[in-house]
Amino acid sequence: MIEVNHITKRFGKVTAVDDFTLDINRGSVLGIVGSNGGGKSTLLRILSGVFDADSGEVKINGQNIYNNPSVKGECFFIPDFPYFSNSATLENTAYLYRSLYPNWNENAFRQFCSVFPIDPDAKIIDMSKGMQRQAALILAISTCPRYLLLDEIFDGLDPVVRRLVKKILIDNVSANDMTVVIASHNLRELEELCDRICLIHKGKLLLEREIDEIKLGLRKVQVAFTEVPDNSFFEEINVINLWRNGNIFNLTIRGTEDEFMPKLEECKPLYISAVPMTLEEIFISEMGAAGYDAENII
Ligand SMILES: Nc1ncnc2c1ncn2[C@@H]1O[C@H](COP(=O)(O)OP(=O)(O)OP(=O)(O)O)[C@@H](O)[C@H]1O
Repeated sequence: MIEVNHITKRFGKVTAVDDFTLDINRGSVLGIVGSNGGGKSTLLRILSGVFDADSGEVKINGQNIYNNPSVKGECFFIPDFPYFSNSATLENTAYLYRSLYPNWNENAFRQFCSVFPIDPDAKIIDMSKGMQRQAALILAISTCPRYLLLDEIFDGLDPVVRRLVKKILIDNVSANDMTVVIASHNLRELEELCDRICLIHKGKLLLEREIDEIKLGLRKVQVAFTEVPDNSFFEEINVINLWRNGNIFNLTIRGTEDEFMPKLEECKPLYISAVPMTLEEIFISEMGAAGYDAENII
């Protein structure tokens, strides 16, 4: 388990992470989303022990991560721009990692080299951005980390490789109880992968929810009334966002269809349709309900 307790990190006048508290359960996949400069990369660097927080602490399995080689050995962090030396190839880096990482899995490494479309003997720095990310991920997962921290891992990956990466991550979470934390702007990828999502803005944790809880909790409803009900009706059926065009209402409703549909039907609408919301729409609604202009945050 990763316990993040009231961490704050400043760079000069900028507070990159501001009194951030969060627990990340073992064997779970947490997505971190937020605005540019929101503090995602800084948070990941603190979680992986690259940076020390100015205040607060990060504990992994009950031990402080910073300056703690035994705990750091259980984590693998892939930054948004993975670093490789001029001569590094997958093969010669694997040779190094075999002696550095006690849980190195040679079979997994060979298998990844055969399924990812990159040459294990080619210099990694000569590869494209997406190929460098693939190389970083092959090496990371072959070390069998208990905690895998990924910054914008999907950036630059083509759709086929994205699907492959998601499958490998999911397989490792279920087979090896690996914990994954991913910072990304790509809500669609996170939606398929994560158990929980947290939203960070100006260094603060604004929202943290289970994906299933988020998705089950909200519905997007379009309804055309013959006679428009008064405002108290919308409060009664738990509308958190309302956009009106004449007699047609687009509503975001908190609750299940069993709860709100009978009440809407009582108004004898001309037309009614309830559709599931994408994660992006849900976040925008939740943020709006919390008083933030989410269009500028996500
Ligand atoms: N090494 C550093 N030195 C000075 N300021 C920094 C440093 N790293 C981050 N910052 C500042 O901290 C804030 C948070 O940056 P961070 O990279 O964590 O955001 P982010 O959410 O990952 O952004 P993005 O989505 O654009 O990648 C920004 O204002 C950034 O300029």
